[in-house]
Amino acid sequence: MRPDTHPAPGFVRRRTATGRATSYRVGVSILWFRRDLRLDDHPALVAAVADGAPVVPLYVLDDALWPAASANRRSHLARSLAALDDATGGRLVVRRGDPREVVPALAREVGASEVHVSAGHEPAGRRRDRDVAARLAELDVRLVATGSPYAVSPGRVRTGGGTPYQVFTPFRRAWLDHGWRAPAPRPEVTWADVRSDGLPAVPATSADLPEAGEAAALARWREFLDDGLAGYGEARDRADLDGTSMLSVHLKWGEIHARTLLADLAAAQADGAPADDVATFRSELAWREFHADVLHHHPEASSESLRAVVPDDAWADGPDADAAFEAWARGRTGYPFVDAGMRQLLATGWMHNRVRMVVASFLVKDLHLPWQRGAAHFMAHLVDGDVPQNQLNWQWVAGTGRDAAPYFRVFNPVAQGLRFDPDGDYVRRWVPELRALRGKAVHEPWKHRADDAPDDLFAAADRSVEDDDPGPRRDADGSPASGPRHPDPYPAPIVDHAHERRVALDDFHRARGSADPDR
Ligand SMILES: Cc1cc2nc3c(=O)[nH]c(=O)nc-3n(C[C@H](O)[C@H](O)[C@H](O)COP(=O)(O)OP(=O)(O)OC[C@H]3O[C@@H](n4cnc5c(N)ncnc54)[C@H](O)[C@@H]3O)c2cc1C
Repeated sequence: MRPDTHPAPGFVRRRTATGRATSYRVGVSILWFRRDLRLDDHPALVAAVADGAPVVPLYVLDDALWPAASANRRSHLARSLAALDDATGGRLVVRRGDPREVVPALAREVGASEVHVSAGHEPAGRRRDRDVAARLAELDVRLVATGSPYAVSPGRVRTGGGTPYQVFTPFRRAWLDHGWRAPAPRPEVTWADVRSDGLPAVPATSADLPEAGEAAALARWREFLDDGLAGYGEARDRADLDGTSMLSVHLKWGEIHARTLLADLAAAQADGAPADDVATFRSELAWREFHADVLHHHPEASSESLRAVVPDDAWADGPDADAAFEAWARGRTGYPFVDAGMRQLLATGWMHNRVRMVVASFLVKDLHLPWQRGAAHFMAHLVDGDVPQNQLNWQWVAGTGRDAAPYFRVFNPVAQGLRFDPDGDYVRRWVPELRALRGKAVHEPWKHRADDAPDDLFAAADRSVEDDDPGPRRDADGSPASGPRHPDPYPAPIVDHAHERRVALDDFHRARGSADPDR
């Protein structure tokens, strides 16, 4: 027997005008999942069950977005939806089509009075939600937004004068002062049983992708709290170490919420985790929130530079520019740290943050290609590809963002490699042609080649690959197999960094009508 105070699922207890307690039937509500594929710390889920109503867990595979998303992101999403389906006892309702049609149709079908969501903040998501809300209103159904993918909703943190922050450091200070809610408790939910179009198939991809879903996110986070947080401040910049949390993909899909991370960080610090490391990690989360805030106020930043830094004629185009872009995208620029990063991206759908900065700087300032081209390539491969983070980090590197690295800060791809991959392990891991080179030499293979032995680097590299991989390398008579295992030898640098840096700085000063003071 249910105790008197707990109405049956689908019923809510209210007092009548005469004071008598009675149960009313409530309609089902819909929880429309988007970038919040979890059940823990989910304020919109709490709101959806508030009246004890059964909840229809809905995911809409948007016809306009699903085919356009990269295979890596579709793979992650498909696996995350499968995990969410498990977590809801197989009740996840997947419907295909335009949410503007699908959501109102489902609301009518199940007799829902409310559709709950976590607020969307990206430009396209906001437009979609406005349209869906208007159509639902025609059916007398409310679209209720509770919470967002951020600890503090974009647009909330303002200066004393009520204007948005333009610069990260004061934003972070105000964000910390603003604070955030405690994680939402996980409610008891009665999932409604409604027809689904079925989970999407997991598309094939050549990349080795991380596990998807809320349980994987929580497991990864706990592992990082135990083994990665202490020392994070030092290790996070080292490309050769596994020194970061690898949570970006889980945050992107909302498999874990930033609020949970912030609460756990505070608890870890109270338990003795180093305050500096905690502060550094919190600061990285603040960057994520800052970028979402900037995009909230400047939706155009997803495709347009927020400020011009060089004259329009500074950008390369035509066949040579296309060839340079291809070399960059395939990891064949002849700059090992850049190439390692681009190959890590192709192989895993992820790239270390330090290397993202270096390859982005290389595209914009060494190859003189617009950041949007690089950002599109990243979005096509990153499993954590996220419009505010990707576009605004690109704008940061390109010097076109609100609070960006100055344009004249040009990353030196060799010096960065030597500093953040000091023994060359990262390069050797992703650029097998260079495995024969020891230590730092991998960062300057052309120099090594000219300076001293082995004078035939590529023969040496081939031998090393043979050592690492005992696959069939010989013909039946024992002679070397025809065709090299790596058909393309490692390329010579496609540009001279020192020269291209000067060109970039000249362009920068040309735009200002000023002479380069270093000239
Ligand atoms: C050119 C470029 C493109 C990028 N594109 C994306 C993207 O599409 N999606 C994305 O999530 N991140 C992007 N980043 C930011 C950053 O590289 C990744 O968030 C980070 O590498 C993810 O690894 P992690 O989770 O192990 O990071 P950790 O070091 O463990 O950091 C913890 C969390 O803090 C946040 N964070 C860390 N660094 C940044 C940063 N620079 N900006 C914003 N948030 C940050 C992330 O949510 C990250 O998961 C980009 C950076 C650059 C320079």
